[in-house]
Amino acid sequence: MPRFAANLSLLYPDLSFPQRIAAAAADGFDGVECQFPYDWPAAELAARATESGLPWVLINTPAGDWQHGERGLAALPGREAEFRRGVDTALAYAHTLGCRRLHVLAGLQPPGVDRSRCLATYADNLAWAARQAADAQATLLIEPLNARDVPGYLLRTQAEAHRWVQTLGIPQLKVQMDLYHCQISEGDLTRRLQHDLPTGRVGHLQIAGVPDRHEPDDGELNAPYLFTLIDTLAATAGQASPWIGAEYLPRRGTEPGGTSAGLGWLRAAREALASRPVL
Ligand SMILES: O=C(O)C(=O)[C@H](O)CO
Ligand SMILES: [Mg+2]
Repeated sequence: MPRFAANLSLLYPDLSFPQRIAAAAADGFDGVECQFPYDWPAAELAARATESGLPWVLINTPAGDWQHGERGLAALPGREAEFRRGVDTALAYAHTLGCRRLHVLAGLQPPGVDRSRCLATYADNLAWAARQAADAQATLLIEPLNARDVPGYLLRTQAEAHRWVQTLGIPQLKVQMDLYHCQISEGDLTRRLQHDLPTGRVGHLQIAGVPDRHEPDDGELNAPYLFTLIDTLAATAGQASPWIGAEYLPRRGTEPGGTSAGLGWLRAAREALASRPVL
């Protein structure tokens, strides 16, 4: 059965970041993930998760100057030293948190720089970072992002991401398949999941409603159907229960209790999964 992780960078915006861990536990999530934990001491975040009984499932490596629009460094020529320092920082956090998945963002193609130069940098940096992750018994993930939200991002489709994983051939490098981005960029989610999940190259999944990136309970995605499909595909392939990160902007925003009030989709998912036929 899939396990659900609360993405604490987006959920529970009415609470301080460390308080969000206990809120996720109280709401029945199985784990926590986030985009950037670096404003808080790793030891505190680890202690809060232990108190709440939830594992840390995923963090991103530092992604450059986020406030000024940067979206990762892995494919940016000339930023290699900063990228590698960021991976070291992320690995230190991951070690303290007991977290085994690191998402590394590629970045936006800089004006005046050839795409081919960016991709050569990406190849070198990914290979280096995946080896560091392997030494730390962690998995490095790459995630295609949609062009509406992140114009100019250097990794766009699932097929491209899978080609990187195959080309670099490092078992600790995998794809982070965010169904929200995939639906916007490519659609055809059933066929993509049927094609990609059995390969074993998908190391993490995420979801949000489409088109507005709110709770996955209306709009274009049929979440209970997708969860059951993922569950069936993973079980048929003999894979461990996949993690699915809930990475969305709660519809009720910062209204106190707004995230918890929007979790009907999680209860519905558990019911749909519990009632599906055992394979
Ligand atoms: O935007 C997403 O979907 C992500 O997962 C990244 O971590 C942040 O851009
Ligand atoms: Mg995502």
